[in-house]
Amino acid sequence: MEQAYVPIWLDCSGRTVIVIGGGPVAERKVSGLLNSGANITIISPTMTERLLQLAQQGEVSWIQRPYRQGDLRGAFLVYTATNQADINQQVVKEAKETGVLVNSADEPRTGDFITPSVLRRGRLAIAVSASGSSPGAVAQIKKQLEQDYGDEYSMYFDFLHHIRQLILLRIQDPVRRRHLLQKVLELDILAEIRNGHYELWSDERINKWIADNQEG
Ligand SMILES: C[C@@]1(CC(=O)O)c2cc3[nH]c(cc4nc(cc5[nH]c(cc(n2)[C@H]1CCC(=O)O)[C@@](C)(CC(=O)O)[C@@H]5CCC(=O)O)C(CC(=O)O)=C4CCC(=O)O)c(CCC(=O)O)c3CC(=O)O
Ligand SMILES: NC(=O)C1=CN([C@@H]2O[C@H](COP(=O)(O)OP(=O)(O)OC[C@H]3O[C@@H](n4cnc5c(N)ncnc54)[C@H](O)[C@@H]3O)[C@@H](O)[C@H]2O)C=CC1
Repeated sequence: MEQAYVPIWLDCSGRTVIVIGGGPVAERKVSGLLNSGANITIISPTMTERLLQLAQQGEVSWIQRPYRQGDLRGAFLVYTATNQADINQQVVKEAKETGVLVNSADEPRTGDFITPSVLRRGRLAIAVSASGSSPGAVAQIKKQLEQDYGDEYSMYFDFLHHIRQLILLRIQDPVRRRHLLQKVLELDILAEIRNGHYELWSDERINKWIADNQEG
């Protein structure tokens, strides 16, 4: 039986995330962490060009040396992606002892979590995983999804977020709330965004829409 992994969306803002190793695999893990608000620290003697750039821009901190026991202190999450199997094992061991969740790039089953392929369109994030069975196929599926879910979804979810906030603020009755939130999804805002006819709804327009759609 394959492992039934539990998908969760982690809030890493203000948390320390440590990445051991600085090769292309570490770079991919770091890419998924950017814009999360996490404090990202990379511990590795070498780094890729892109990681160096990120360090220069202050997006990540770099401790330029090999991993040492004790490095995981204070971490919320850890990724180990060195090309040394024994080092990755040591990192996993320290993480388990410290109680920090760990991802191992070369022996995923020894770690606590694996990294899905993620398609982002603003607030919308679609994560694809095959429980480790084929990372290549997972990347292919994400590529297919990129065709179906274009940049318009970013604006669409900004709209949905905004109108939902106002509905939650104005309408206390759960039945009326549910009715309105359902009605919002019947608006063809996506088509408007696609054909260039969408104009940002003001709070006044949203409030009027709420008033007009309260019944039936
Ligand atoms: C289990 C997992 C653990 C983890 O890393 O968390 C894992 C493990 C391993 N990957 C390996 C190889 C490759 N991985 C990729 C690509 C990605 N790998 C990613 C995730 C995961 N990879 C986790 C499970 C995903 C899931 O199902 O949920 C992605 C989705 C996300 C990311 O890395 O950020 C990212 C695509 C991102 C994107 O494009 O969207 C490619 C393709 C490429 O490089 O283009 C190859 C080469 C082709 C091939 O081998 O298939 C190897 C063998 C290493 C060796 O040969 O030694 C192992 C080790 C093993 O399987 O034991
Ligand atoms: N999970 C995944 O998606 C994939 C995992 N892999 C695995 O990930 C490993 C790393 O892959 P790449 O990034 O391509 O390797 P790489 O060889 O390009 O980079 C390895 C990095 O680890 C650093 N490193 C080496 N010893 C270290 C130590 N003691 N402490 C800290 N950092 C150390 C190196 O300086 C280098 O930056 C591979 O050996 C393979 O086992 C490979 C492909 C995909």
